[in-house]
Amino acid sequence: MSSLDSLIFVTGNKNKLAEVQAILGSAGVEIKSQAIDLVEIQGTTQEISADKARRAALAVNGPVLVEDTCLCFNALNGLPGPYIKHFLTSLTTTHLPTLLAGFPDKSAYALCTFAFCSSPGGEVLLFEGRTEGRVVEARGSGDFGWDSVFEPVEGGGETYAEMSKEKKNGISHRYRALEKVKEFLARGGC
Ligand SMILES: O=c1nc[nH]c2c1ncn2[C@H]1C[C@H](O)[C@@H](COP(=O)(O)OP(=O)(O)OP(=O)(O)O)O1
Ligand SMILES: [Mg+2]
Repeated sequence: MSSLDSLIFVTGNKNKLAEVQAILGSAGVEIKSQAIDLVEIQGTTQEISADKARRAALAVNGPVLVEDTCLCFNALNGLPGPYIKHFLTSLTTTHLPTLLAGFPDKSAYALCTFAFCSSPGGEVLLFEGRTEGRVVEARGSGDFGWDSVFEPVEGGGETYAEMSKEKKNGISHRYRALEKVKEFLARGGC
């Protein structure tokens, strides 16, 4: 594979983009962005993110990075998982914790899977990051998805929405996945 000068992070989500830019900073590779709402198949988050990367590489005709985010409830064997977006839309974030009303186990984890594809039809590489936590009644600003109902174990009792962006970006599922993306980019994308 030839060395990578730039790539496009394809997402329809402005908050994801802001966090990726803040966390990656200067990764030695120029990260541009393009807002395309890619079709998302059903399946595991690995299947979904890999498929998104293939579609994105076709759409931009070059190297791309995409990402799929899951919120997984242990009492529900990992659901809503990759379908969290639809649950949020239908239930609203405030009512999301009611899914666990009948379960004493409120533990959950946030899972982020970045997928890289070098060119249309090219091989896909995955980079995963996971942060453990629990689901709580909504606390903090509600401006990014389910941030207000997820209290990470290492958050000192704060939900993602209550903590500063710097703090979230130092412990988040996205940060952990991007550490692996960074290593890959530092090797020139090989
Ligand atoms: O750190 C996060 N903190 C709180 N909420 C989050 C986070 N990261 C994603 N989310 C939300 C956005 C969407 O409701 C769902 C993931 O769905 P997901 O398909 O991966 O994202 P999306 O459709 O918004 O953007 P994209 O165009 O990259 O697919 O969880
Ligand atoms: Mg999506």
